[in-house]
Amino acid sequence: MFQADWVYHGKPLNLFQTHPDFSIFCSLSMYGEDLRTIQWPELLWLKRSRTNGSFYGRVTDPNFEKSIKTRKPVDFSGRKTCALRARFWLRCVTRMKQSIASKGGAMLVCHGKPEEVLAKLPGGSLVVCQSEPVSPEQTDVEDQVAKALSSHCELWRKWGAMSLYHRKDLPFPLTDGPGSYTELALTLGWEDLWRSPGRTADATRIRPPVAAPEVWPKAVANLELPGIMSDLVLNDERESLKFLGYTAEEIEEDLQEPVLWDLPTGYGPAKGHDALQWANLAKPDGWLRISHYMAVGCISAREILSRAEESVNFNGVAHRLLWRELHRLNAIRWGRRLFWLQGPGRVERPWSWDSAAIEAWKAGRTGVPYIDACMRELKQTGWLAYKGRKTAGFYFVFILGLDWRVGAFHFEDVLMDYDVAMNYGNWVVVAEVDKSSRGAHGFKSVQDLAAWKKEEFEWKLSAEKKNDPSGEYLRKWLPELGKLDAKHIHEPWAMSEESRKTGGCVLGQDYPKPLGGPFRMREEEEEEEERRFHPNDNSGNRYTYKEFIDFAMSKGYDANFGKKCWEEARPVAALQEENEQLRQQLQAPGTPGERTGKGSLEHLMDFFASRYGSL
Ligand SMILES: Cc1cc2nc3c(=O)[nH]c(=O)nc-3n(C[C@H](O)[C@H](O)[C@H](O)COP(=O)(O)OP(=O)(O)OC[C@H]3O[C@@H](n4cnc5c(N)ncnc54)[C@H](O)[C@@H]3O)c2cc1C
Repeated sequence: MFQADWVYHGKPLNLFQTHPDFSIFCSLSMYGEDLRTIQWPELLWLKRSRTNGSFYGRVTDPNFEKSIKTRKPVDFSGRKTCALRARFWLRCVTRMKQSIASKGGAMLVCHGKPEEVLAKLPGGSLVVCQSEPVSPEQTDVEDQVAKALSSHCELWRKWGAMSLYHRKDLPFPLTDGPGSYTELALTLGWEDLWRSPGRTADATRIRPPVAAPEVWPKAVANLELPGIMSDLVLNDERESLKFLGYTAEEIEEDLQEPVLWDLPTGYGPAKGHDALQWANLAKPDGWLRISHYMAVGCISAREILSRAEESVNFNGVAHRLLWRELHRLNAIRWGRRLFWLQGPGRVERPWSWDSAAIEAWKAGRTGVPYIDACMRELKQTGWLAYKGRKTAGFYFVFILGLDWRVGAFHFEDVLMDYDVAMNYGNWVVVAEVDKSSRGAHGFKSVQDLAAWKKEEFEWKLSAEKKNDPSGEYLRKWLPELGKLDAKHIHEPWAMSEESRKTGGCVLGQDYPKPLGGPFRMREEEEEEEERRFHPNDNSGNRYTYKEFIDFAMSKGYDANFGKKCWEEARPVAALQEENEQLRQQLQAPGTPGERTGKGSLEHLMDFFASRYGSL
């Protein structure tokens, strides 16, 4: 017997194959405790492809035959996987190979189209595959494999442990689950996951992780498959990358930097180094820094949840893992719609494809220090904290007005923790195309959109200035701003010409002029303007008086219309009060079924209808 595992676009598809003479080894819902005890199986395909000319194309449907008629292919000339992430994967794979060898098994690593490699398995073989329904890119490949095996082998698709919940345990159909985080949490029996990790007695079960096997079966002797990577190649990073098709320049560029795989920003191993960052769970903010291991499949959400159970940060861990679950469920529900420019919300807006702006953003040369620091950190380390991802994405979409997918494609290339559901799921939220009711609608030009969102962006930049008053983070990634004082490093455009010269930062020469700017930083003591929400605005967003006027004008009305809307709108305090009411209603006695089932949904709809009008 042997088993196969295949990493495709950052996700493991475990292809377990057994020879008819041997019993089936089925461990699809199991993951090892961590990298050291990982129990991935014996064959692994590392597949790297480019958008252009890739075997599977962008989302396996390059001519959009399975997509809506009006959707046209766009040449984003993006790459699927940077050499840095490929190196990380290779390390995971070689570690797994060693681990399996130490337990008596063997692992073959192959590179090639899975259907072509697996087609060469001996007749009568059984292939068991951990299915990944979150992406058509992956299910299309599974279909190809099924086709290739149909004449002589059998393929079983199994659910596996990439999700926290097993599909059979879910109290709703897989493609028709709750669309919001709160509703999902309540439906699954979390009492109030925003505040506490309590679960109801009949909460949906989360299957416990299963320990890795201590002994592995012996591999089939003399198995010849296409694209096998020899140990000689696998043990040499440069050779492995070459084997996978990376160019000499890419390899040289990438191998120059020493990379600390376990730590997100390469700050170096801490004392008492904890590779998988479990020590973080004892810290107040409790960030796990574990997403890159999860994306490859080194560790499952179930394993993390169970190990975090006793920690002070259990609530935070559960909260984040449920966000991950929501993104996975959304991706399954939305299918190809997740990759549409208009997003699953079918939001029509003008977009820009300004390649100079795109390249400036990718390279961290926009002239906006916080954005540039984020983008350079991302490029160099493959890591960016959540807030950096959000703000860099917001700037890309709303200030530069660029097609959100181009930004998402770049993240797909460079993120160490790239994961299709998390990446595209978060991007559609950032771009406000996830739901038709989101805020950014009806703009006639990207300039109008940028003008509307500018103030919001300025608030975000100001918050970052407050978070990093000395500019330490900016100095780390932007050496050319190193001589600027703390006040100006966040906003070099606000300095006098003279000070810029002394600081060695002449805009347009030493550092770019701010694209889409300059931006006004808000000082802490600056009084926040009153914000109101309009009863007909389903997004529930709050806007200032000026924003109401701007919005009216952007829709072709005059300022009086904006003023009228402002008068109709209600202060934020009223919204907060109603939110509290909603919270209390959701927590009212009753079984979870009653609270989250049809009856209570109708009740919620009534509640929202009374607030926002008919939905
Ligand atoms: C534009 C954008 C793109 C993103 N792309 C990815 C991606 O490709 N892969 C990825 O794993 N995460 C992505 N995220 C989500 C989030 O930034 C990372 O999961 C998080 O920063 C990882 O750090 P951590 O392991 O310390 O997470 P923690 O905060 O410790 O959370 C633990 C785990 O919960 C999950 N999680 C936390 N926040 C989110 C979230 N917002 N959405 C989904 N899952 C979450 C992750 O699996 C994470 O490892 C993206 C966010 C944005 C805004």
